[in-house]
Amino acid sequence: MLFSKRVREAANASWEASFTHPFVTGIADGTLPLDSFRFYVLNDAYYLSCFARIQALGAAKADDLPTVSRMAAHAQSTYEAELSLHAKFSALLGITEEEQRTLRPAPTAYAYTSHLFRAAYTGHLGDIIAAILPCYWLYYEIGERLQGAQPDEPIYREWIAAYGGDGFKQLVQEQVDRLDEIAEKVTEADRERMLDHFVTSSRYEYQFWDMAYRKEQWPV
Ligand SMILES: Cc1ncc(CN)c(N)n1
Repeated sequence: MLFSKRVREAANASWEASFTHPFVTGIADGTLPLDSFRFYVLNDAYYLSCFARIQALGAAKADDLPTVSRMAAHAQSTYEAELSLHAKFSALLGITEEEQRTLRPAPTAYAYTSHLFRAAYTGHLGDIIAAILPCYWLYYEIGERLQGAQPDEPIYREWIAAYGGDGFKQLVQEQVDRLDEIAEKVTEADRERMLDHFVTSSRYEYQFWDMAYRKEQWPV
């Protein structure tokens, strides 16, 4: 069985829970309160600024120059495509640069990015790809599922269009293939650790919707 299939199956419960989370279904039918989406955009801009750094760490840890170049291109694309989308949403939602700059990330945003940094700093490129892949792949599957949804809120329509498109699909497939290639070459202990990173990131993806939906705060 391809390693990508194995990890996808291991994380299936979290993925199914994401598909039906009210944050996701609320984007599709337009019932998601805008203040939850605003909370998401603020914390996701923080998340993506960490994510681009982790992709760049993947470039630094790659064994060959073509992979260095591709991982760096992925970091660039996070900046150009996703963070610029958030810049547009921020303007529409009245999020100021000052508010973004002084944000203290919510507990889940902080924990998820810390998990990614840990995998990246302690592991090899395979650890990094395994940890970041749910971020690509889950959003693509959600984008696909939500194609055809016509929420009244234009921001939600734009969000759906961004993740269901062909450009994003190619990036996802490239990283799935990279994961499978690396998994063939490493030890079973490496594969177990990589599977664990994938499952943990999938759990955090679910929690990230929930964090935004409930506008999660630090308890003290
Ligand atoms: C938390 C999270 N996960 C994934 C994505 C899609 N790259 C995102 N923007 N934010």
